[in-house]
Amino acid sequence: MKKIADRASEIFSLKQAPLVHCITNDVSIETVANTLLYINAQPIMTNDVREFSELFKHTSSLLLNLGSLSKEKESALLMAAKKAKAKKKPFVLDIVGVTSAPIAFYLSQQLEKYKPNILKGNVSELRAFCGLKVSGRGVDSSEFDQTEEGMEELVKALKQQDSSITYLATGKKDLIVSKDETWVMENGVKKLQQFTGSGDLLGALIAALLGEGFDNLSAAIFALSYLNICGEHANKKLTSSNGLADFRHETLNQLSLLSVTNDNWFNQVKGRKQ
Ligand SMILES: Nc1ncnc2c1ncn2[C@@H]1O[C@H](COP(=O)(O)OP(=O)(O)OP(=O)(O)O)[C@@H](O)[C@H]1O
Ligand SMILES: Cc1ncsc1CCO
Ligand SMILES: [Mg+2]
Repeated sequence: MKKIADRASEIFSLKQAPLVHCITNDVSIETVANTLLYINAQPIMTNDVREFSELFKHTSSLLLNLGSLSKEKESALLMAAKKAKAKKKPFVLDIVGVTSAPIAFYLSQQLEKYKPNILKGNVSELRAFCGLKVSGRGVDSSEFDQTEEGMEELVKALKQQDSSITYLATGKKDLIVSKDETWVMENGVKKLQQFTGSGDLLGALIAALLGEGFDNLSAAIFALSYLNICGEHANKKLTSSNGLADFRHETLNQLSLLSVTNDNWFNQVKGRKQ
């Protein structure tokens, strides 16, 4: 952890301004694009497959997010994953909605075959993905899926998945399961779950770090911890007159501020390797 901490102060803002091609949901698309700009990455949000060949010449990494799916988006996601694998571009797959949407669920299984670097979702989505019993509905996770036994069951199930992929399940505690290592991370505040798109923008942060050249596990740990510590700092700044919209705004502000005002932010990480 010490070696990682020494490097952490230098990560944000990104040095190489990676170009991140995002195919993402219509709900949080603007927040996702701005998140990338705030950390000195470059977003491009396009679903038009006619542009992909030209675009791929410059793309550093991709975010493929299954939220607000359509037939057209489904084709674009499949094409992008296929091209990413062929051209060896790193990508994040965010399996938004698989808890409740059978078409998204089937698509997530197809896209996994193209070997995303990171396959992420909230705890309920990852449980559904692994075929475990799920209480979550829609795009949000349920606390009933996050009991100690439930989390242990999920770790076991994730270890049975594709060992070339790093899996991230977000919630009160976050699980990161890769071939050799399992991490349980504990930063963040509940309010992060109470604005839409916090998971979507986390996917973009991870994709940006992959585009910058970080390995899968480091990209997942750095991005997750950075966002969650941004949330913690935002929460501390609120008074009783501030609502959730203020919290969201301040969390987004912190994305460009935290690494400047707290070059030791990584010392605030709470997490352990299992
Ligand atoms: N109860 C909680 N306590 C602390 N941190 C949390 C909590 N719930 C979520 N988080 C953090 O918020 C971020 C988003 O996780 P969440 O599970 O809410 O994603 P999501 O459901 O995919 O979000 P969305 O679909 O709205 O984009 C993660 O960094 C996670 O660690
Ligand atoms: C609310 C919602 N519906 C589809 S995508 C999305 C944003 C959370 O990922
Ligand atoms: Mg999500």
